[in-house]
Amino acid sequence: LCQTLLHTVTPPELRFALLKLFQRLFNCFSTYCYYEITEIDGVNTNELYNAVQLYLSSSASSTTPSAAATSSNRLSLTRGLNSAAITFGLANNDRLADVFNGVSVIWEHIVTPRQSQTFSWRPLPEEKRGFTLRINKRDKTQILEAYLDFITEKANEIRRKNQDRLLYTNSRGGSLDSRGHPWESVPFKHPSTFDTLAMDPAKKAEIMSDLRDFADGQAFYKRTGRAWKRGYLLYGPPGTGKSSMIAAMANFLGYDIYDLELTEVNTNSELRKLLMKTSSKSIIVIEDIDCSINLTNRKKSNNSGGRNSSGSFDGGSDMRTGPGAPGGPCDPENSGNSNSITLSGLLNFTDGLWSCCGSERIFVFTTNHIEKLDPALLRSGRMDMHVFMNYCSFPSLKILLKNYLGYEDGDIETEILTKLAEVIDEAEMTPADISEVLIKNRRDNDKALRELLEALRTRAEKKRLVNRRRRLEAEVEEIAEEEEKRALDSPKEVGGVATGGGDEVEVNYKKGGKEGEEDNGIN
Ligand SMILES: Nc1ncnc2c1ncn2[C@@H]1O[C@H](COP(=O)(O)OP(=O)(O)OP(=O)(O)O)[C@@H](O)[C@H]1O
Ligand SMILES: [Mg+2]
Repeated sequence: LCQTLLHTVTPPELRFALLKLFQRLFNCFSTYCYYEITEIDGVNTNELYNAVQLYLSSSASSTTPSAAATSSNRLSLTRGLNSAAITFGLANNDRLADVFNGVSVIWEHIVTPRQSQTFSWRPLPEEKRGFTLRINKRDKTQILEAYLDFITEKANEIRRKNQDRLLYTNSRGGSLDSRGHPWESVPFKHPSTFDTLAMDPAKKAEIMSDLRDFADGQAFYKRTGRAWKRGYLLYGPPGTGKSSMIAAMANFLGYDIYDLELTEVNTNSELRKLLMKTSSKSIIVIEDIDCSINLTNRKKSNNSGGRNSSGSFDGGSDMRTGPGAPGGPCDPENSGNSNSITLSGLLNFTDGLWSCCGSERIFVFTTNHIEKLDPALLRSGRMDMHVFMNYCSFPSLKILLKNYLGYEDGDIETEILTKLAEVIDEAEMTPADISEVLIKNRRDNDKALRELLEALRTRAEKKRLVNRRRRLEAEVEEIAEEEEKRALDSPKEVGGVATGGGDEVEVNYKKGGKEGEEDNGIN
């Protein structure tokens, strides 16, 4: 009203001065401070505007009583391209109250038409949008900074939740895309979650709380001077859920996955470049690490034997502390070999200084043969958690029965449950094998249970036979060794060359026979 009045009775200069004076007077007597957060700050997009919009949209759509009390009953709804969630927004010129650390504030969304005569290098939206934050003057110093930080963090979290996660791969073999990225991505839509994962519930809960602590642990990692990363080694027979666990982890934390194909990486410096191009809040996966590459062969230039013992690794750690000129001519890994990536290069990737270029990252290695890994990789502190994914146990079986056949606790007759419990450990069936049986019979629950019990019994019987044969073979071998030892201890008896040679042939023959039989037995 004042503005209109001024507009009609005064020349522009005087009008401007009066308006300023009036505003100052108003500010002096007002108990509030007002902050404007415009959508476009000069020519740049104001990140804070987007953050506030996301934050308020989550408050506005929340139904919990503790959330911001909205005075608005008109919300705008949007869903972005490829976005999984609907975003609620404040409609134009609407207000919303919020409470932060016990202090009440008011947000107002203001939209005004933009004057068309303003010149700009880039096209501006026709409307000028902004949020006005009203805080009581006495609360200003107490909360403003912390409140804006809180909003930014919350917005990032919402953004991550709403976006589809991505699965990256380096399958292009080192070549870059048009934007210079070595990683290729596809939307990650794996449905595996910790609910669907069949494993010991206590172990599952431990992993989940470990992941939660990791994700919430920024202050801890800062305080202790540690890089904000964590390593998991998942090991166990094929089909026990190692890959499913990685997908469950990503879904649980809302992280992207980088599936690193080591065989596509030629040098350690290429590996480093790949690491530098990964984003925070991601899981970097190397599957089947024992097969990917001969990781025990760390320094080919001065190592003629190929396989290097773990003992010499500590001597080789010079590559981590003083890599010289990585990628340069002195770099032994760049000796022209098509795949000269080394264990120390990999450890540098996960553990050394380079691993900290970015934060909040989880490294996951999987293997079927933990015994084949170099102890340097298993040393404590390298991989923070070693998770053994075992054959299906009874608690895991119950999870599969619930997921595949819809059985809750108490739905299955105790008699059948006892029978299943009796054979499940001995049968050593993987969750993958069991899910096969359940999927095949999922239209008939009774049949599924019957077939499962049958399959478990057959498997258990087979295992029993194999174990019995192994025991017998071990006994035979033991006897043969004893005989051989006795023959060596009493030289008089070994006097005849023919006798000694005969013994040896016999032992070798038995050993050879055993190996052949074992192959048949396992298959
Ligand atoms: N623990 C489990 N819980 C639920 N489903 C499982 C589990 N383990 C295996 N499965 C089922 O079996 C299939 C294969 O499992 P997955 O690929 O996770 O095994 P893996 O341990 O990674 O095997 P590999 O060592 O061969 O890579 C999955 O699609 C999943 O449906
Ligand atoms: Mg796998």
